[in-house]
Amino acid sequence: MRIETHALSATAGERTILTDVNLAIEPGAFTGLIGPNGAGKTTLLRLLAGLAEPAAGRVTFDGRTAAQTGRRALARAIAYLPQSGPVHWPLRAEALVLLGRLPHRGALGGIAAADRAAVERALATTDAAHLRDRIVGTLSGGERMRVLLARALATEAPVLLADEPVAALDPGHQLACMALLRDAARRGSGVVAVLHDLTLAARFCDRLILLAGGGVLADGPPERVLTDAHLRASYGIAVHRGEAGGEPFLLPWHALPSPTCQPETP
Ligand SMILES: Nc1ncnc2c1ncn2[C@@H]1O[C@H](COP(=O)(O)OP(=O)(O)OP(=O)(O)O)[C@@H](O)[C@H]1O
Repeated sequence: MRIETHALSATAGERTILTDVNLAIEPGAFTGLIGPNGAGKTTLLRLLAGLAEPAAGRVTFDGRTAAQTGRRALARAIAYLPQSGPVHWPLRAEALVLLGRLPHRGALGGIAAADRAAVERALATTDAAHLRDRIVGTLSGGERMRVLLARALATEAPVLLADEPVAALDPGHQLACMALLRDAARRGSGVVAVLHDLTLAARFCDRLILLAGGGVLADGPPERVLTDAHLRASYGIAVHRGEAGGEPFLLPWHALPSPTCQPETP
């Protein structure tokens, strides 16, 4: 499925969050959505998922609006992984992952073998099979995120929109998660992930969209987006750069002084 935004604007209360955003999310690419806190990444992701209405402009799904597409068809086409937060449902992890199959089941439909198989695949892929009998509310932050990712993967939707999927994960699981999102894109899915780790974004993503100042500051391959000028203008940082095995890395090194954040004088 191709998701497009057309002159999209978003507001929260009286505030304008995003203005005139024109993007296309294509199948077969892993896109990182980056930008400073409050730039509007979650806001944009929810709009791309058809979970919120724009203040102005349109979002289309293979050329049709969310209403024309229908809620059920959208739920089958787009898996949405929300930003991690507490989960209060007294559910076992396996039952939570099974909820990812709901869009495939009729109102009175039972659990088919295909549903069980999708749940098993998702639990194995996210290294969460051993957590299946745990009550979700008792899981650690990283374990919970892997179970929630498994729920999104169990949907087997052609589009996966993930809000900070690696934020709570340890380094090993971060790398595994980024690799599985990239593999999903290689198999034809359209994958968008909100990310704060710029090295993971540079290494694994095909494309980065940098939100700052109420819109898209840069959009393209990582090397064209993660320039010193863009990082200074968006995050107010200077970075150290390097290369390992032919792949780039960058470390946020200095917060640059700004009129509201001056370094202390001795
Ligand atoms: N319901 C709301 N009422 C008021 N302001 C809101 C509301 N929802 C979001 N905002 C504001 O909109 C802006 C964008 O929020 P959003 O969650 O999209 O940012 P983000 O880029 O995902 O940030 P972060 O990196 O911190 O997760 C923020 O300044 C936030 O405070």
